[in-house]
Formats: sequence, structure tokens, C-alpha cells
Amino acid sequence: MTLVRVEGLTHTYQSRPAVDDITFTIEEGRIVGLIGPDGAGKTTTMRILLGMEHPESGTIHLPEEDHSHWIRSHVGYMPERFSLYEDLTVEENLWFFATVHGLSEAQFREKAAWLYRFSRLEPFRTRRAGALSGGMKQKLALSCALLHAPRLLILDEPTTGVDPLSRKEFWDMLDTLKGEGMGILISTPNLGEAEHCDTVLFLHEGKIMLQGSPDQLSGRMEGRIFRIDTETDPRALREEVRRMAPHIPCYLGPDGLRLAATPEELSPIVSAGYRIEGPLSPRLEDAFLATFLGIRDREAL
Ligand SMILES: Nc1ncnc2c1ncn2[C@@H]1O[C@H](COP(=O)(O)OP(=O)(O)OP(=O)(O)O)[C@@H](O)[C@H]1O
Repeated sequence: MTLVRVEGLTHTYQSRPAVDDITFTIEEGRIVGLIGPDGAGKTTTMRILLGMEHPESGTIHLPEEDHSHWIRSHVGYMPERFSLYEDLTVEENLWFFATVHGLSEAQFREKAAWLYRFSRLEPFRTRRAGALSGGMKQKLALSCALLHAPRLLILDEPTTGVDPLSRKEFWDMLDTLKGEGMGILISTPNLGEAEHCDTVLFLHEGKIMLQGSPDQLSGRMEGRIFRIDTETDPRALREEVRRMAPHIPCYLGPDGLRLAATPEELSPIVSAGYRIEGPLSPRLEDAFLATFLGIRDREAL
């Protein structure tokens, strides 16, 4: 079932579009990722969906006519900044949010028991939230957002600044929730996390530059990814290639300098004597970086 359908959403701050004509849907049991650098429009998109900001144009369809009621009843939200009470313990924070959502004490006890198992926060229930690690704080914030059993979760950069192990645990939790049918909208500046999403929206200056499943997006680069070994100075090599072929997106990867181009476009580099390998099997990161660098280079030319 479709939980949210957004069509042509546009919002401007001081005559600069923060969100520019974006359209997407969120289904039950699916994770939609808003991927993009700082200022791309991820938070603004979420704030509009939550009714905190009124879009200049575009429409939002939710399963109920009364949007405010549906959002209050069925949406769990984790804002970008830690928004819990640092002086309250883990349990007191959970209890506070349970009362906000009108849970009875018995309902709270049942839900908290499940959340403690789910988030593995049980041993820390009497610890002040301010004394938790970054990863545990995020698990507590997620637990608070889950107390009223939402159907849709909106998570604004929940894994930024979180250590890799906690980040993996956090994504495991999201996969479990997805398996139970929850729809999830998550934002991140981290390209690696996009692999976990069913649909990825790559935003740049408020516009969707790429949209699709990770396989669809990497598939677009089939036959277009090549590499050169960077045995000497990788950055110097990148600058040299950019000088020879300024319109070809190239970026340093773990296996050398990667180039996104057709074999014909690579001919000036081959003629200069560089040994180019490929085409390689494209990664999702190739689709993002080639698109982003392609736009930036076009703007610079
Ligand atoms: N309240 C505001 N007033 C003016 N400009 C704003 C406001 N909120 C956001 N913007 C601008 O809108 C654009 C999109 O910001 P937004 O916060 O949605 O991006 P983001 O992708 O979430 O990045 P970040 O992670 O930095 O928040 C940016 O250029 C930002 O400066």
C-alpha cells in the first residue's frame, strides 16, 4: 500500500529553491533514501511531509484526508539533532514520549519491554541519555519514535557521526522494521548507505538528479566505468586526466582513478599513453559521483 505520494513539491527560501519539483512515493515495507550533500534539500523535504513547512507548490497524498491527524497517529520522526532529554534516563525519556502519545502505563510496559530487546538498551535503562554513546543515543531516539507503533518512519541523518558498528546495528533495526511492513524515509550524506534502500533519490540543490533502485542506478553506468592504476601520485594523476579531458567525471576510488565515459571519449587519455582498464562492473557510488561531478564540471566550464 502507498503511504505517501509527493508530486511536484517545490519550496523556496529567500528566492532560492530548497526543494525543486520533486516527485516520489513511499510504500509500506520499503525504504526510500534521500541522498545528497549538505544543503541538498533533504531536511526541507522531510519538514514539508511532516506539515512543519508549507510548500509553495506541489501536492502530498496521505492515506487520510486529515493530514495532521494521520501524521500525529502514524508517523515517527527522528530529527537531525539529538532531541531527547539528556538529564533524563533512558527509561524516563521513553516514558515521557509514551505519555505524549497517550499510552497507558500497561501499554508502556509492554512496548518498552519489546523496545529494550529490539534496541539492546536494557542494560542502560537507568543511564542518563546524555551519558550514552552516539550510537546508543540514536537507538534511544529511534525507540522513542517507535513507541506509538507508527506506519511511517522519517529519519533525518540518523547515522551521521555514529561509529561503523552501531551504524550497522541501526540499519539491521531498520531492516527488521521494514520486514514488518513499515515505510521508511531516511536521509544521509553517506553514499555507502544508499545500498540499503529500495529506492534512492539523489538530491542536488533541491532537484532529484537520480531516482531508482540501487541496481537500476548502477546499471545506468554499465559499459561506462574505467580505471587507471594510481601507482605514483593519485591526486596528480587525477589533475592530469582532468586537464586532458575536462568533461569526463573522474574520481579516486579504492582501486585507482575511476573514469565515467564511453571508450571514444577516453581516446585523448589513451593517446597520451595511459593504460586504461575496463569497462568495469559499475557500483552505485559510480552513478552518484559521475552525476555529481558531471554537473559540477558543466557548471565550471
Ligand atoms: N529556515 C531556512 N531559512 C532559509 N534557508 C533555509 C532554511 N532551511 C533551509 N534553508 C536552505 O535550503 C537549502 C536546503 O536545506 P536543507 O536543510 O533542506 O538541506 P539538507 O540536504 O537537509 O542539508 P543539511 O544536512 O545541511 O541540513 C539550503 O540551501 C539551506 O541553506
